[in-house]
Amino acid sequence: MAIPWVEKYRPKTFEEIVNQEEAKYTLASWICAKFKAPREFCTRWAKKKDKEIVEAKAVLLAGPPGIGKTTIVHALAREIKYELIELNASDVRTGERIKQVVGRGLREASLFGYEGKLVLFDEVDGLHVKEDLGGLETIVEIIEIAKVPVIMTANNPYDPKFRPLRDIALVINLKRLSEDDVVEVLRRICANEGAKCEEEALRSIAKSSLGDLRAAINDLQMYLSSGKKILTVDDIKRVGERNPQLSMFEILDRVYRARWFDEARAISFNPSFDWEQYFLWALETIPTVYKDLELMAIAYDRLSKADMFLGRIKKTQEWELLPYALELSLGGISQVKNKPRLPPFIKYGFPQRLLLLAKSKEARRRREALVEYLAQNLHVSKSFVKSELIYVLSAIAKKDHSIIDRLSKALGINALDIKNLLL
Ligand SMILES: Nc1ncnc2c1ncn2[C@@H]1O[C@H](COP(=O)(O)OP(=O)(O)OP(=O)(O)O)[C@@H](O)[C@H]1O
Repeated sequence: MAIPWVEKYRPKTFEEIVNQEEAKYTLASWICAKFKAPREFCTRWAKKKDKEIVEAKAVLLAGPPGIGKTTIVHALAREIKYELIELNASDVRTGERIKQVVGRGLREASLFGYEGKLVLFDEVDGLHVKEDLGGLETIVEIIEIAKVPVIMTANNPYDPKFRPLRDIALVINLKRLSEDDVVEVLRRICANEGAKCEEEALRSIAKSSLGDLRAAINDLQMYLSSGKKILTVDDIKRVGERNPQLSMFEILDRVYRARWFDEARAISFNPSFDWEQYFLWALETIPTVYKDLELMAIAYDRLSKADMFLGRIKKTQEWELLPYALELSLGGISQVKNKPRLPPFIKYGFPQRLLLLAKSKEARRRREALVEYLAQNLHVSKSFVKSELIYVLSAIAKKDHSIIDRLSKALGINALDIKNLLL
């Protein structure tokens, strides 16, 4: 597989990072004031002497996706010859784990040729503070005692829960890149790839990227895939036309009728593809398409494997597993051995599960309100009400209907609601 251009063209030096001069000056001034760094680098970049910069304990780089936050730290480490110890939100879910990784990184001797170590907590706003057993506190603790530079990045660190990080670190805001900045980088890449790219085409890519250079570079690579050496504005329009909004019926039809694995897999690139919805539809349409039990079993087996990946993603936020789930649920159910010729028209039914959820929405809402009311008034958790109390009350109510009225009076809730819930 071709190397992604976002990696191939990731700037290696401070100089190559486009239009983030202020951020580069501030970051370099902080590093040069507090840590060992090459003289030439400091002379070129460390232009600021503000107290708040030179005394900061750590740095938090903030700004929208794809504008160079991670890149600037990688380039800095290379410029000052520091070894990078990098953690992202999925590594740093628990305080314990953070301490393990950072501690091990700091204890081990640096590889030959490095002057020191630099800790990067990438995308700290990906931390779900409540569930993150101590993640945030541990980062603050590490910053307090660290003798090495600690840098964090975040798309949106302004949520009140990240206040401890903002308080302890110097926040450096990176700018959203302009359309011209993005076009400039794309033009350089075209030249380097030996491709002739129309200015208008590059502008159109830049416009839809909304300043996210990563997205723009990825789009350019897609347009110039399979060795194409010319990019015109018509190519861009054509791809837009090739990717119309599809209904779920059309998506399913394309998946089941795909002739190759890749053809089915590629449907996930359509802008209207919603994998969670698709999954529900796939679950119920397999028997409509495959009448043969053996084929049905194969398709369900693949879908169940995809479901295992999805379960794991939901639990651990390991989003890098999503491609496996998609391959199994698209290519996997489309390409079964000895697939029969499909009839020209297949009637895909609306998933019963969605219908049921829609029908029972009101009942579920009432039940939820009642559970909440019971939990609050009886000073127990909602899960206790759902998992235990309701069964006890229901068993009593089956023998003695008067409990419904008594509960209704005591709690001030309609007797019918209580009856529906318990019986
Ligand atoms: N200012 C920039 N100058 C040059 N290239 C850039 C710049 N910003 C981003 N890029 C390109 O975009 C890619 C993604 O950048 P980077 O990973 O640094 O984004 P980010 O701001 O950290 O985004 P996220 O918050 O999504 O991680 C880089 O590999 C690089 O190719």
